[in-house]
Amino acid sequence: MKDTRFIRNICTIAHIDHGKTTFVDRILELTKSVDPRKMHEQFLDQMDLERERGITIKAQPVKVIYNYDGQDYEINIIDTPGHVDFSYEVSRSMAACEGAVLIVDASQGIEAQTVAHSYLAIENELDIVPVLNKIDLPNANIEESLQQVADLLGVPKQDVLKMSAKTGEGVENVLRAIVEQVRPPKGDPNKPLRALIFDAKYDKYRGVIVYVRIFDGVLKKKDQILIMSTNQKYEVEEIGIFTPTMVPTDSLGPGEVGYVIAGIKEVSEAKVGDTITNALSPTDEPLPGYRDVKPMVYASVFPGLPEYYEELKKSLEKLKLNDWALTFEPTTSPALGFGFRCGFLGLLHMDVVRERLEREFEISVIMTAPNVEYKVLLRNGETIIVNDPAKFPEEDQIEKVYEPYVKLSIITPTDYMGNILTHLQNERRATLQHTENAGKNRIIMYFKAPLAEIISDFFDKLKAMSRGYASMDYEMMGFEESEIVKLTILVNREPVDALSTLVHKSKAYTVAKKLVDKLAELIPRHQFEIPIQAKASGRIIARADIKALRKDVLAKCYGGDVTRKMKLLEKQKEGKKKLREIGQVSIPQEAFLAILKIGQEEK
Ligand SMILES: Nc1nc2c(ncn2[C@@H]2O[C@H](COP(=O)(O)OP(=O)(O)OP(=O)(O)O)[C@@H](O)[C@H]2O)c(=O)[nH]1
Repeated sequence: MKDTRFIRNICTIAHIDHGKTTFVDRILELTKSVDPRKMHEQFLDQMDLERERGITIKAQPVKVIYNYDGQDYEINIIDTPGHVDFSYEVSRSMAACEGAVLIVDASQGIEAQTVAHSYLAIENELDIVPVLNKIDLPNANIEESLQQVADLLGVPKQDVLKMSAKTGEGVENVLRAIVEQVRPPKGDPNKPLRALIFDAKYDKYRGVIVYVRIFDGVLKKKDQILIMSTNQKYEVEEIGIFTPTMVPTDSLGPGEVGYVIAGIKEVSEAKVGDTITNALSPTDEPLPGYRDVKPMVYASVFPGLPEYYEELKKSLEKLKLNDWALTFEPTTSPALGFGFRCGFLGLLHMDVVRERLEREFEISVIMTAPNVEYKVLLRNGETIIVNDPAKFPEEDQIEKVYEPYVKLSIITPTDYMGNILTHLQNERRATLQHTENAGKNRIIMYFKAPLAEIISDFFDKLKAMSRGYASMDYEMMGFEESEIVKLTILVNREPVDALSTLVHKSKAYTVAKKLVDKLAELIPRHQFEIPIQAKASGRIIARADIKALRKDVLAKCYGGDVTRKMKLLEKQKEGKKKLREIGQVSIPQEAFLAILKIGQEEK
């Protein structure tokens, strides 16, 4: 077992794109932890999607050995995701560490997640090593950024290190600072086992691989273990460490970070934040902080064609093996048939799931507009939770509706403050709570806002309003009473449930108008006229008509060239594949996607 004095457990925290992954890459090189022939950029971002989008979705731990003045130190680094949807993983990673390297892009300065994650690190009592990255960039604003970081943490400016993760300059100083400034882990090998699950991933061949940090006790092969929140027992088949490839070991002791394979079938059996103990001599004190994460955003997913339902089901089940936050249950829609109602952590998470379905499982899907979850108090005194517009009760049954609110923090140069404030107050039903200074000409604004307004395209809007300089973060506050109405779309007088959406009363007209206009544009002409209507509170509040088709498409080619005619028929066949018949009207997939967009723009 490793002497804990020579162990350091740290996580990397930063705003998205400030350079965590690149930093870890340099450390792997510097400590010669990866065969240089195998070293490729961003070694840790393993999923294709991660590499393409340049974002980290799953936290990947790695152990390196660093020789500091003749003594070998084991440094466990947990690379954490920076995006707001995945912040729960960041806080779990922190619970597995004693220290954090805070990375700030010198050309950007501190941003919303820098602040949010720094506060989290302080709450978790981590020793923070602050580092200014990208000092090689010509537009690096070194002095100003140093000051911002110093102010944020309340430390002298000189304590903030400078590096370029790209060129490698200053990276070794950061390693030295980790050894010097981060306290070694504590823990008693003779106490009952307490290991924190900070991540888990599903492997086709091995089943679930659980990432753990040992706090007390020793974990060995063949041990009987117990996962405390589920009370499930398993036998350990293999344990090991990350180098970053997985290497088996005999035991893991206090302070160590590694993996466990124990015949666990799904990642949802080994939830992040849970405690593993020994089944024969269990601890009676689980590690603090476990909480069940609930989805924030819901949408229905239907197969592109009805016959792919089983395939969609299987693919979702496979995704779920590796994505503990994804929830789904069967649903039916009169318009789209059988599908699934899914819960996501946020829009990025939803997008990632859709892309993975299409890319890894090669199935095309129709996804309905995202919704948050509402609490509805019915006239009969019952309270129900609704996350699907199709299941929203009729207005005459409703006593009150409550919607989720978040505390939204935005950090921006003061120049854009006015616009952001006006937009949030006028368009997003938000109220300003208070503001704080965040360095020269920068400010943090705290708002109370409905989650539904924030999960929409707000992030893009914020970037556009601030030329990319403002950033945001949010956390749940609770439910508040609100006036929510259901907007039903009728195509050729038939309600299409998959197009219906829930909106705040004040926005019903604008959203309705945009929706019907857009649909009228996207649904092709038919032999008959098609009215598209939007209904709310029992009344039609917007309408657009699609004129009847005057001529048969083929009429144009009558007597003409045969191949051209064939081509046209071929094309029509192809087009048909992409259409969904509803009533007598064919609705193309783009129409559903457009709803998604408009729903987002206007909510
Ligand atoms: N010029 C310069 N570019 C850098 C430096 N460090 C990182 N980058 C670049 O900045 C971009 C983002 O770096 P990543 O390492 O992917 O950032 P990240 O913080 O891991 O991003 P997420 O995992 O998505 O949160 C990449 O294009 C890197 O090549 C640096 O020191 N100098």
